[in-house]
Amino acid sequence: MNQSMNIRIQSPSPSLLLPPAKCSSRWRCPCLRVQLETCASSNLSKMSLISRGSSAWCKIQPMFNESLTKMYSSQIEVLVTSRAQEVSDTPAVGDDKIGVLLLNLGGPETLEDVQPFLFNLFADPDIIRLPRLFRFLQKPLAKFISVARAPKSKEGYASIGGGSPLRQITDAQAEELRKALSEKNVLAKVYVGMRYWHPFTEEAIEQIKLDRITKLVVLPLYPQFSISTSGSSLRLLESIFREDEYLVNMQHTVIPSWYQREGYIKAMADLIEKQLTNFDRPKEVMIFFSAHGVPVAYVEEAGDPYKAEMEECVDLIMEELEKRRINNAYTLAYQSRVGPVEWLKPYTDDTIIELGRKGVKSLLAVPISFVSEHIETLEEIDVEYKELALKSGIEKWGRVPALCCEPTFISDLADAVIESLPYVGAMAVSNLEARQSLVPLGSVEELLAAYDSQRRELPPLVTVWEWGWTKSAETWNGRAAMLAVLVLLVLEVTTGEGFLHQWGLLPLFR
Ligand SMILES: C=CC1=C(C)c2cc3[nH]c(cc4nc(cc5[nH]c(cc1n2)c(C)c5CCC(=O)O)C(CCC(=O)O)=C4C)c(C)c3C=C
Ligand SMILES: [Fe+2]
Repeated sequence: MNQSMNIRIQSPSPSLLLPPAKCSSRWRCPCLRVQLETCASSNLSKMSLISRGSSAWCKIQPMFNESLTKMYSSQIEVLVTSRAQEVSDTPAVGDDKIGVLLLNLGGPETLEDVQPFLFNLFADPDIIRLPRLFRFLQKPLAKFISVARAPKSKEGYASIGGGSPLRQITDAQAEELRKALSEKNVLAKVYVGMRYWHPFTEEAIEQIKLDRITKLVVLPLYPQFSISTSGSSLRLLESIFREDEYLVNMQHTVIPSWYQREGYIKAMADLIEKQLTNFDRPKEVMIFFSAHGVPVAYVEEAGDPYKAEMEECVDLIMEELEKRRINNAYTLAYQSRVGPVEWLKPYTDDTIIELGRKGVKSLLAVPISFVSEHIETLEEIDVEYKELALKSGIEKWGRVPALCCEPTFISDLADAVIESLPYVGAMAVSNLEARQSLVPLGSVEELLAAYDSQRRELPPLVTVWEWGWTKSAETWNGRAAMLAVLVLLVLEVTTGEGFLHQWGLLPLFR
């Protein structure tokens, strides 16, 4: 029996793992991971058991008592095997019409698309989450920011050929995934639903309805989960599903993140291993993982698991490389910040300068939060960061390409879809009350209830005050400017007069 099957553990504490009285102990199993939590008084803080390939291993938090770890890990392994057997016996397909919905960000295809694309992005309450009182300003603010940012963004898109390659790459991935599924004897239609540009998620859903799909696997094309990416797309799906009788009754499940999958990790390690051979002294190359950032508040205030998943992902890739006797130094930093709020640190640009200062001479950049080439790999990394690195004393620069349609990767995505089929329409495996950092497999609604359920207000990011301000003053200047703009916007909207009307930016919808 292959351990990489989906493992489903629904019952709370199994008798083997009885916690002390009054303790809460809970199980969950997102896709290939089983996690056990017990309360602090039992001397166990948290234990995660991750199944990879045919073996299971334990990841233990620092507080964990070592002898107990040994005892529990062997017991869990037994338990996981027997539960895995249960699920694998569940009939998966039957006469159903299977659909796979790939969710992605979308990107402007021409320079004219840039401003409306940015408008869609900034109008998303998961990108700019305004205080309740100011929600009516979401669209005017999005218009304002998108118009202000468009010239800078257009320059970027112009330099990579006049548009984003995202649609083309995602379509190719969808087709390769369909073929891989078919080779594994699963006939499925694969749809692409973008969040901010064509083909929009709504269009994909219309097609899913026309095709009378009965079982849908929702697969965000982001390896790690973030409220701002997969979470935002799931919010949109939730609202579409809720309003439609056909969709309410259609069975579905979501694979919220898959950065821990063996196939994905191996595919990333393959790319890194190959690129290292381009350096004269491969062992001396610093492996530089660069992830798209998110504002710190997403992680610290709203409980976004993005940072935790990113760090775990990097650890898993490095472990895979170590198995191949590649023991290079490595680091993780965050790029592409927007606006005056604080984003996840360390920042990619600061880290490059620092590495140069420390005498690092060879650097291999590894984009890690996205599986297609896009503006931030083709322009930000390949042009801006390379230039910065060379200026900072780094002599040899390389970059790992995005996974795109790598066969190992696509085949693993197909396996992820197949493994999720028994869960389509089934109860979520998670304990919804649990505040867990890693996101479980489940339906859209269950997933959204499992994280960020309170939808806390987050500091809005506003880009228009970026010019030339010092970093230390940036946050407070930005907040003050934000307040001023909000006041102006309120006056503008209530009186119908003001600078936005004069510039023709308001009213928005003529
Ligand atoms: C995991 C990936 C991504 C996260 C997390 C993410 C968060 C995030 N992004 C913005 C603002 C912008 N993102 C833009 C482009 C863009 N973002 C991602 C991925 C993630 N974003 C991708 C793949 C792309 C490129 C798409 C393409 O066209 O190739 C842009 C537009 C480009 C620009 O003007 O710089 C903006 C703006 C925020 C605010 C955010 C988290 C809150
Ligand atoms: Fe982004």
